[in-house]
Amino acid sequence: MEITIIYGTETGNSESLAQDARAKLTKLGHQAKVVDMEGITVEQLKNAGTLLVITSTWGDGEPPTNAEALHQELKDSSEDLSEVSYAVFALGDEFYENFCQAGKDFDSFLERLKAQRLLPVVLSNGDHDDTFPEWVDAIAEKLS
Ligand SMILES: Cc1cc2nc3c(=O)[nH]c(=O)nc-3n(C[C@H](O)[C@H](O)[C@H](O)COP(=O)(O)O)c2cc1C
Repeated sequence: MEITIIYGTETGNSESLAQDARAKLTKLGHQAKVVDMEGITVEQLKNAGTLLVITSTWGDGEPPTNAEALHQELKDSSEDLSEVSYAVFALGDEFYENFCQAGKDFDSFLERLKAQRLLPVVLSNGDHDDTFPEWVDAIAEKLS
């Protein structure tokens, strides 16, 4: 089944990691696509199958601008997402009080809507050189 990788970004880090994940998962024989969170609706997520969420946190624990609408819609939603399997990779910086809050929010919103969590949310500080490849490997392992 195709993997949908959605990203929330302010300065491009999450988007770049999303592209890396797509390249690696494709190499491993999966079908994967990268989609900007902007313009995605909860209704569309219902058919996502396997959903990977990669998002930074901005402002004071806020989602990035392109993730705001989906963040709000998921928060308010009562859709049943039990057909969706998901994992969240949260980019952030421990300097900030609300470390990785947007990623934590997406993880808990999806859980509340009964989506199946593949892996615990990863809260990644600053440089993601180790945490990100490990996360993609763990997902590939889960999907194999
Ligand atoms: C103005 C500003 C506000 C930020 N606020 C937070 C925050 O509240 N919590 C957090 O964990 N990280 C915060 N960060 C760190 C970003 O999440 C981090 O730099 C991330 O790598 C940005 O990724 P992006 O390019 O995908 O947006 C902030 C960074 C900036 C520049």
